[in-house]
Amino acid sequence: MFLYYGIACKRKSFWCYRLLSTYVTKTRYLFELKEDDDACKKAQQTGVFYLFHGLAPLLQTSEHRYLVPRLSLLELKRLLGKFGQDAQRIEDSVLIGCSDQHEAWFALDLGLNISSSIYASLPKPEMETELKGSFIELRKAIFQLNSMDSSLLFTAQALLRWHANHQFCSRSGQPTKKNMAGSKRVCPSSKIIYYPQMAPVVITLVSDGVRCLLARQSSFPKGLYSALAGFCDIGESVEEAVRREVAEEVGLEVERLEYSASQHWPFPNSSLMIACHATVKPGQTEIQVNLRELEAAAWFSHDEVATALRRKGPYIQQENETLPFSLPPRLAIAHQLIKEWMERHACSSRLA
Ligand SMILES: NC(=O)c1ccc[n+]([C@@H]2O[C@H](COP(=O)([O-])OP(=O)(O)OC[C@H]3O[C@@H](n4cnc5c(N)ncnc54)[C@H](O)[C@@H]3O)[C@@H](O)[C@H]2O)c1
Ligand SMILES: [Mg+2]
Repeated sequence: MFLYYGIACKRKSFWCYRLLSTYVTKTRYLFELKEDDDACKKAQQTGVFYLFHGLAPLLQTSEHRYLVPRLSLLELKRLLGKFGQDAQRIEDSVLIGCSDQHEAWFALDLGLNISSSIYASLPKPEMETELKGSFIELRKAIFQLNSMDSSLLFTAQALLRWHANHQFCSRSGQPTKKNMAGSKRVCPSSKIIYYPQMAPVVITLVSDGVRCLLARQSSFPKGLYSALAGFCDIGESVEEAVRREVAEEVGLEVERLEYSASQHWPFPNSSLMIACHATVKPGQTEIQVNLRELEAAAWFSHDEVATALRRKGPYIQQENETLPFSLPPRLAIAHQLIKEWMERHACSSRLA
């Protein structure tokens, strides 16, 4: 779908209107809202608001799934009024996206106790009754959300958390001020501009050509194995981080490296997960687990992984049965990496 965007561009000696896609007009609109406080405030008039309480999103249950309710500006003003709060509080909301029709989406946390804020946290049980929903921890809700909702809520939570934790300037110690969209904070005293941060993390599925290497940390749910992950060190390239993390965690050297995809991951803080496939040097497959980082690591065959992928839901251990391993949920990029490896393996087996 294409729309005419209201900007003329100069081409050769005459002005012409360029045909811009819905996607381009949408990104330009969001850019404008981030840059222009008045435009953003105007967008709130026709926008919708996702509510949070202490970083937990408001959800409603519908047949084993969660629905994510949204409030109009009028509904939000009414709610605040009911709890004796000023509509000014709406300015604490952050912009998290917009529809193709330019309906702006905002997120607002009414349950944060922030020392620099003049607003008190609103009572959770009373709000839940009023809103006919519950504020549920995102980690617990992810399996019952569709991928679009979870991605939007991940962004909202990450941005709200960043604002809650960056209320003061680290140079002057003065309170910082958020712009209307919440895309930055500025210190009026030092003039430093703070932008939301995320930490780059490499996640690598190591293969020896036939098997893939999976590992677990003691904090993982029982039986769960995942690809190797690690935060990038300052000054490192993605390639260097992958090589170091694999060496550090399992004592192996990788040689072939291939980028697969990336994902924003909000737990425990915002990370940019950069997913890669890598192959170990031929004949060098002996794992030496770094027990300070991992509980266990092992090579898994195509058949073992296929069985784990077929298993639906959390595995419940039967009496006298050894606990089989399970894989990360579909939503996690680790799951996608493993599936991709399986598909490639199946493809190369067919060709052989
Ligand atoms: N989405 C997915 O599929 C998926 C899968 C696996 C791991 N992860 C995420 O990847 C992240 C990193 O994995 P890991 O725990 O194995 O990393 P890791 O192997 O680097 O070990 C974590 C340790 O690194 C140090 N560290 C360095 N920089 C850090 C930073 N910016 N923030 C926090 N700690 C830092 C800390 O000492 C921490 O204990 C985790 O947060 C995890 O949630 C996501
Ligand atoms: Mg790690």
